[in-house]
Amino acid sequence: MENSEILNQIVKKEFNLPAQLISQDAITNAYYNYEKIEEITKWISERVTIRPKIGIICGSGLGEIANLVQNKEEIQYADIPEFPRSTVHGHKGVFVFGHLSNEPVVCMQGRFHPYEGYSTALCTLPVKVFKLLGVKLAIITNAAGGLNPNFSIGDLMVIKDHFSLPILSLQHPLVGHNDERFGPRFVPITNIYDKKLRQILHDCGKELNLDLREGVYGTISGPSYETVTDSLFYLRNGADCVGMSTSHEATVACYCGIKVVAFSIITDKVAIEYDAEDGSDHNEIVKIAKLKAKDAEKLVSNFIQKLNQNLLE
Ligand SMILES: O=P(O)(O)O[C@@H]1C[C@H](O)[C@@H](CO)O1
Ligand SMILES: Nc1nc2[nH]cnc2c(=O)[nH]1
Repeated sequence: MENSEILNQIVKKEFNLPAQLISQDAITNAYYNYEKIEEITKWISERVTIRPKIGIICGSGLGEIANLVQNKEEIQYADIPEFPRSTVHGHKGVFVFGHLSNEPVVCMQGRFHPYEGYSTALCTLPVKVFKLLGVKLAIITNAAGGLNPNFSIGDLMVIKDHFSLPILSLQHPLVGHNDERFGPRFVPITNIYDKKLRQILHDCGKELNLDLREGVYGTISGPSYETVTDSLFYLRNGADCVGMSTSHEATVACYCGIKVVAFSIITDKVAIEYDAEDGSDHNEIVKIAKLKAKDAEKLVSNFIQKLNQNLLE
């Protein structure tokens, strides 16, 4: 049977309506249902010995965080049946399993972004795979443009909250029928970026002499960067930086009962004056992120060392 025919049958079964009438996120969630994600997870688990408790998502240029992993076992996304591929520079497209600070982890060297053409639900498929692998904590990282005038290029910012216009306008990864085996229909996300975990990150920052900032991550869909008016809107509404990922991943992790801690590397200053020059360039963003990757590595490994075991249960 053709793939499109299979998809139509799934949508017909779930919604009793033609697929053309149903949103992309809902179709994705119908296709990648619990059983399908179980199959993907089983395929992965059969090829690695590590049973990770921590899932790390590496942002643009931050794949080197995986360099710290010991006893590495790698799986290319491209080899996993029905798994999306990474298409963005700075995202290799590899799962790296192993031990980091003696804890079993899986690192995603590469994430999926909605602007690559993947629905938000598809971008968060790996988080549901984390859940079925037994992951209890997600460490999410990204490269972001600094809005807060007090921020400098190269700063690390602990995310205390996000403000996502795409999510608020229904580019939402949990749209569609809900499967309670993953999580509840309506998800409270007031404390999505766990306060205790943020404090541990700050403690690590102090110990490592890293001057960590804290702030709100504003999400745009991309692939164009923001206009000055977009940026001013985000800034006036409490965002300290802007990027194109993280908030949908954190939302799905929270839904699945996975604790979340996240930080951004401020890779450029976002223009907030109408006559400013355009400063955003992806190659430059990846370059800056790579320059700061060592600090990100130290922060992640020190953070895992400091975790109280009961946070992983
Ligand atoms: O994957 P992240 O969020 O780190 O990547 C950032 C946001 C866009 O994907 C890209 C823009 O240059 O970098
Ligand atoms: N200006 C800007 N800089 C970034 N650096 C990483 N992501 C972004 C983004 O979305 N906007």
